[in-house]
Amino acid sequence: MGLTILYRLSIFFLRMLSNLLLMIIFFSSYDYQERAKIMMKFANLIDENIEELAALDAIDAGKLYHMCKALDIPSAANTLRYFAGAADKIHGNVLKPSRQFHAYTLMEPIGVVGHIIPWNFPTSMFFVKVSPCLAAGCTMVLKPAEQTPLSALFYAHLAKLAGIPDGVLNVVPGFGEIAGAAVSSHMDIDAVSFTGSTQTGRKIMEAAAKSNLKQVSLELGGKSPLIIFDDADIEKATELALIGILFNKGEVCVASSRVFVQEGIYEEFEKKLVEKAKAWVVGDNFDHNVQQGPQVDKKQFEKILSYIEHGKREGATLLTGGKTVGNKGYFIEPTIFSNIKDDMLIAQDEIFGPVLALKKFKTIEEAIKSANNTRYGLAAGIVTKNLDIVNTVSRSIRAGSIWINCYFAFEDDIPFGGYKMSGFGREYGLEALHKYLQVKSVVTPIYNSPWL
Ligand SMILES: NC(=O)C1=CN([C@@H]2O[C@H](COP(=O)(O)OP(=O)(O)OC[C@H]3O[C@@H](n4cnc5c(N)ncnc54)[C@H](OP(=O)(O)O)[C@@H]3O)[C@@H](O)[C@H]2O)C=CC1
Ligand SMILES: CCCCCC/C=C/C(=O)O
Repeated sequence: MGLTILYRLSIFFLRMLSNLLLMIIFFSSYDYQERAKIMMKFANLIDENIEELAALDAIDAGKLYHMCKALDIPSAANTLRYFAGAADKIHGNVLKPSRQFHAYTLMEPIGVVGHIIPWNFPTSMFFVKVSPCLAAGCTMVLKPAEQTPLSALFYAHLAKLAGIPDGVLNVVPGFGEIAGAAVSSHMDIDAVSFTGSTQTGRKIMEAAAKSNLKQVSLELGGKSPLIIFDDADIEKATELALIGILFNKGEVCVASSRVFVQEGIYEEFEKKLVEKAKAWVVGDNFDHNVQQGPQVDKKQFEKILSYIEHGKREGATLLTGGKTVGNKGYFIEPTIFSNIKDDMLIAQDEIFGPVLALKKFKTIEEAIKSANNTRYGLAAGIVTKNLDIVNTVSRSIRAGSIWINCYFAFEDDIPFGGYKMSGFGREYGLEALHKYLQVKSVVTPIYNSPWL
């Protein structure tokens, strides 16, 4: 049975890919402004369907409906608009003149792209991949996560209404080990862009290496530190720390899952943080007063609970939370552990849930050392008014984003991606566009130059 499905899928992919190769020529030869116009129309169609789209992501992923409506969906439409603006600004360079040659570069679409995305931000992940890829003139196959295929299918429908030619943007739901693996190992896919776990990222890189050496970009896990210094405004710092870990029920690759607080304000900070965590409202994700919905599925729910048990066994102090909420659905209390040691499992592994590891520190050197004591390097936050501390810490932490006196500061024009085992390649900004382009050098000999 499994083999039959695999066989049918591969035939389906083969047929689709030969069409896709033709489509690249078609879509990339579209007038740039025409391509941008279609992308703008696509963005407007998203705005017209915000409520339905927000409901689909809320149902599929347990995300807060009002947050999807206010943030995820409209900001994805804006990501499309940002890259639509870039579509007619793609150009190569004239190279420095030499006596023998005139040369210039062309920026060409990389070809057929495979996008494999996770379930925690079904809409943001869709458009963070698709928008620069469309602007670059590529064709693509996108595989949504098995938990969250609904909004992706709706977006494929809107893409058609917007005028994106058939075959340019293909959404293929399916299991990772079948549909995802088919994308990463396919000989006719030129690049794969992945967001998800480090473990799956490794498999994708292996499949790319074993097939056609397709270009790979990976946005993987994290264990991001938030470092709060003695001069911080404690009220604001506790709010930042709480949002940093509880936003989207902690199912965020950049969640501030390790919080380091300097000893002068530690006691007061801890007290305030625990009070706020206890007041945090967990429940029905369609209720406007609720701040945290259910975890995405049983597997993720059980994974988080098992890390909480680990934390207790490892000797960390459970300050608050640690239990499920109600006896129906996958709800977990905001959970804070203190007395953390850097090598504890709950300080090293990505839990992807509402579980925070809190640690006191004395000196800036100690904070930097602890913050860097991780195999990940996606993001970090610093809270202080001292510019010297900001400059030292932001240059000392090995992570792709450093947020000073803020957190989750995502913008369409700010590149985002990992150091170390958090992956490589950048989303957002013009860096993202360049993932989907390749450089061709064109060289002409100069025979009759007066300068020779
Ligand atoms: N960086 C991030 O934003 C994310 C990190 N994670 C981390 O990963 C953990 C596990 O979550 P999980 O959903 O299993 O994450 P995965 O990395 O397995 O899933 C992400 C995507 O990869 C697909 N996939 C799975 N196996 C393969 C494969 N062999 N080849 C190609 N694609 C594949 C999945 O398909 P499908 O699910 O449809 O089978 C999904 O579309 C989480 O607890 C969290 O720690 C998870 C999601 C996002
Ligand atoms: C509404 C914008 C949110 C962007 C979230 C980026 C998160 C990435 C991840 O968790 O993989």
